[in-house]
Amino acid sequence: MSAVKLDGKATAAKIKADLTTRVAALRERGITPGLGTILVGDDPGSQIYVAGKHRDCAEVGIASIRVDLPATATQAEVEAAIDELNASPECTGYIVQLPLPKHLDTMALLERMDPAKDADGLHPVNLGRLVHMVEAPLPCTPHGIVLLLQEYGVPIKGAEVAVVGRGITVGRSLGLLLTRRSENATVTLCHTGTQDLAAHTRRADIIVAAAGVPELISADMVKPGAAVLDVGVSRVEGKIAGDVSPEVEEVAGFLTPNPGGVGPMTRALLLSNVVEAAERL
Ligand SMILES: Nc1nc2c(c(=O)[nH]1)N[C@@H](CN(C=O)c1ccc(C(=O)N[C@@H](CCC(=O)O)C(=O)O)cc1)CN2
Repeated sequence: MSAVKLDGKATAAKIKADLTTRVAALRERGITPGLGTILVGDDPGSQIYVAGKHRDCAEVGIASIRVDLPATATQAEVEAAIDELNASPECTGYIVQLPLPKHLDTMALLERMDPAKDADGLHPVNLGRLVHMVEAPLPCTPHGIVLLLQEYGVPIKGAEVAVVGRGITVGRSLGLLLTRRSENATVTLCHTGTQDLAAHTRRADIIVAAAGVPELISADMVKPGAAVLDVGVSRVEGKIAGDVSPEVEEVAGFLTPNPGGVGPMTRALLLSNVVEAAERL
């Protein structure tokens, strides 16, 4: 039996269609939402993702402000770019593309952002709001994962979820999101220190693989019928290799393609945060 495809591209298209209508309504009120991106360096993946984000903006009518800095940019130069976007009336929301070059202090830069313009939901104030379970812009990939599961009717309430990877953009934030009262899942957050990963994944109704290790999740690690979301992106010989091995398709009940699964949802939910911030103006 083959798993049902959790089609992120198709679901993102529906979200973007709704956003297009909302952007048109904002423009009628004289408000043009504008997404700013700060990209430091020439990481090939980051270049692709940022270009995709601006293509999506054009598609739904959001204005684009792109700030590209060299890999040698200093902390003060990135801070100056942040200060400019904080002050710019054209920019209603923005992101700092991650990861940043190692010489930069990521936390200090995220903290410098205006939390009201944080389109990624990664500012400590907004993550703190998520911890407190009060309204905040949600981190894009975790939010996209929840909406994708809901779109395909995969039960979240009461589900055992194994999240593999504790990074802030996905694993750690997803754990917070899924354990809110509205989601009510039971989450095991697995990481490189986890003793017996397979014991946790085999118990899970939902597995989210976000470790960045190609084919980490093999078929024997998946409970038959489980939903498996592949967030991992490793570039092997120019092709995307996910964290989930292809034979998982024969065991899982639901599976995201990669590409075409979680990535497009991440981008759609970024636009959604920008529109929501503009609607609050
Ligand atoms: N500031 C942020 N940085 C990063 C985030 C984030 O949410 N905020 N997440 C990841 C990367 N990411 C977003 O920037 C991202 C990853 C993948 C995609 C995507 O559309 N993928 C396509 C394939 C594109 C390709 O590589 O050819 C797909 O899955 O179909 C978009 C955004 C790290 N950084």
